[in-house]
Amino acid sequence: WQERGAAVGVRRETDASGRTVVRQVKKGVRDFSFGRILGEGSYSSVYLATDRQTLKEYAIKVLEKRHIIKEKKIKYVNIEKDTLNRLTEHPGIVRLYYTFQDQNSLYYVLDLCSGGELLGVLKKTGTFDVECTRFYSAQILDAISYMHSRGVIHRDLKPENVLLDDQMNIKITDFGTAKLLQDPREARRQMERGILDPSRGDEDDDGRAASFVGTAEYVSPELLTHKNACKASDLWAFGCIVYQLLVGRPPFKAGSEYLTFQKIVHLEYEFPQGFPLAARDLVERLLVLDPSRRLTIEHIKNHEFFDGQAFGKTLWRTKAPRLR
Ligand SMILES: NC(=O)c1nn(CC2CCNCC2)c2c1CCc1cnc(N=C3C=CCC=C3)nc1-2
Repeated sequence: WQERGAAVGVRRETDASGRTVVRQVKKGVRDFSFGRILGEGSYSSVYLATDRQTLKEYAIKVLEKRHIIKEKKIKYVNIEKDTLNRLTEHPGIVRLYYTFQDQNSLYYVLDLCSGGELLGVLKKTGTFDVECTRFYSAQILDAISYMHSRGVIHRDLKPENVLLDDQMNIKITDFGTAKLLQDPREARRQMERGILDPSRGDEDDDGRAASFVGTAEYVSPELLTHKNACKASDLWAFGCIVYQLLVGRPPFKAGSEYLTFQKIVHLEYEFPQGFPLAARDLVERLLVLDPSRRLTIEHIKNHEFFDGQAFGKTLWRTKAPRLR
């Protein structure tokens, strides 16, 4: 596992003559003091941590080498790292600052999102009003747009993976199951064909096809029927999230994963009384079984539901609306 990309950090200092000197610094586990656990996955734990020198707080994801090898997850680990190294310039994506390792573990030093999960806030308020739904959906869409422009498909978008920073802006996380388009030519071919060629990310460590399926309530019908993810699969999940912010629960939920999958492939969902009409039109044009017929990101940004909503830099400078 090569410490590529963010293996070193950069520190700006002022020398005796007052000039700014940029020094490359190599961080290690001893440079941080580790605090509480923020979350645990099947082969990683995420800790709150503080840089002993700068006192800046981070989230550090610790992956146990022995477990990764035993569970044949080396590909997933490298896909997450390559993905995070690709997605470095967007306020809506958790940023990777450093990576390093010791004898037993790999370490990713990431943005801390002190606001926790968007889902946690939604559970407290029950539902979001239209203004909050529009603002947070716009931020999620802006982040998806950047991801797709860099040839990354998340494949497991859900409110649990949408975190909130100290300004209550969103940051998308957990790219361990992302799919990377190898190059823009492939990305264009994928867009034209509406499906994704088998590229990196769907074989296990022995090269056997290991088709990944996301979280039941947000998985797209094409992943369930053809085993193929495409950029439009993230927009299906986006449609589920918009619905959930306004209703308080996802559109497709049943007593078991199998029954949830049945609801998805048969498009069995309903809008409760009073569901806002513009939002309903948007969700209906996203929850479309044929991925090639779903709204594209540009069409979504121009949809009536987002009338008056800024995207791009303005969106991230706007103060988040009070959640209610
Ligand atoms: N899997 C990850 O990469 C990851 N997991 N977490 C914690 C999870 C807790 C359960 N829901 C999904 C996230 C994080 C990250 C990235 C980096 C990251 C940055 N900040 C936080 N912050 C949290 C603060 C309070 C509660 C949970 C998370 N968490 C993470």
